[in-house]
Amino acid sequence: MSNSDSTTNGTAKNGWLFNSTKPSLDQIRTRIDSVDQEIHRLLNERATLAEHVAISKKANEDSPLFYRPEREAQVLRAVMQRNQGPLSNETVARLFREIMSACLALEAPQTVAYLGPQGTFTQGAALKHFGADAVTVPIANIDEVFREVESGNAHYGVVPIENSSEGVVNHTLDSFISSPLNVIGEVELRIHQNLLISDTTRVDSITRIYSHQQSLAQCRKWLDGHFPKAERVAVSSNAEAARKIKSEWHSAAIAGEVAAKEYDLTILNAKIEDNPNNTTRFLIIGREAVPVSGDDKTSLLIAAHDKAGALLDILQPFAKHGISLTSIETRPALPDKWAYVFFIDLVGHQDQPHVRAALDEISATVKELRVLGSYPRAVL
Ligand SMILES: O=C(O)C(=O)C[C@]1(C(=O)O)C=C[C@@H](O)C=C1
Repeated sequence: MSNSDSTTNGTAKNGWLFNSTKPSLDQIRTRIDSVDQEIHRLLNERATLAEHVAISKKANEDSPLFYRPEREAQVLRAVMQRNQGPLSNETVARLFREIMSACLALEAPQTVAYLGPQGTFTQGAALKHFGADAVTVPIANIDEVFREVESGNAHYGVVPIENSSEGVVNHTLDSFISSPLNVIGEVELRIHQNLLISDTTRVDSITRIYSHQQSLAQCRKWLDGHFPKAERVAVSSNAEAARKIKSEWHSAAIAGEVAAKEYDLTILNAKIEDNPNNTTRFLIIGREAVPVSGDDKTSLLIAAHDKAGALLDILQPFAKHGISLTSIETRPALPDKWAYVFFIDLVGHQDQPHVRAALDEISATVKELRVLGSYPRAVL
């Protein structure tokens, strides 16, 4: 279907679909049934092809890698590029995301450890990135997520790295200093906060509101306006807040939609965050390196010498080779009292010649340069 076949408000002009300009509901449904049959047949054809991919990987690779982030990014980008509507690019990409998730699960189910408990935004990020057929496992803290992947208990891990209003998650940066794992992907999640109640909550008697301290901060103005007298109680996670209100009739919780579903709660007020662009970026960690996808980012960890102009020596080669940086963070390199490491994200892949040239030049001037990973830029 071309763009001219649908009007801007999404209503299909039906001339090309039906002989009569006013088809009956039954006629339309009959067409839907036959389209569904075709989609169904094609889905299983695709799934069978994925099974063949698995057979081929097992025959040709010593330790076959079933999840291929670069290929998934290419498939999703192609879906969005060729999309003609009326479905939006995001909607078609989301549907194909789930199709690939189901196909990958047929090849080999993938275990994904995430910063739990169940119902956190990190679980939402894991599902957004891997789709509903990944086996997601909640893990109590960020270090443990790293350990689960290092030990091979989980294939991949998902950890938060930065929030647009709260800044970088230092704990995650620090975990990379002592871990051999690679960054193999990134995912961005719009963070919407909601006021949740349980079956037993008496809405007129809410005197206490639980949430993680960051979420309470993100909804401060809304709470001042709507619940100025309620006590705000910070707990270890939004999911913990959701769990707590199941047994307290005078309490509500602030948490995301995943927590509402997970704990069977009702959203009393949706999207109550003060900043509507509130976004959190998460990293996917794994044991393997990812080949070039065509639109990639690279994360670096650099320990500089303690001398004047050290940062300039790092930045100049990037400028010289036309490489854009998307983030620079500094962390103390414990146990050295005044030594620092830089975490740098750039646009490009370490296997591209201009990126490789810049990295080689920088390596010659610093104490240590470690490529944490090159990975496809977030598609969805
Ligand atoms: O192309 C592959 O390597 C596949 O395994 C197939 C497929 C897909 O369904 O398209 C499934 C899982 C991979 O992560 C990437 C793509």
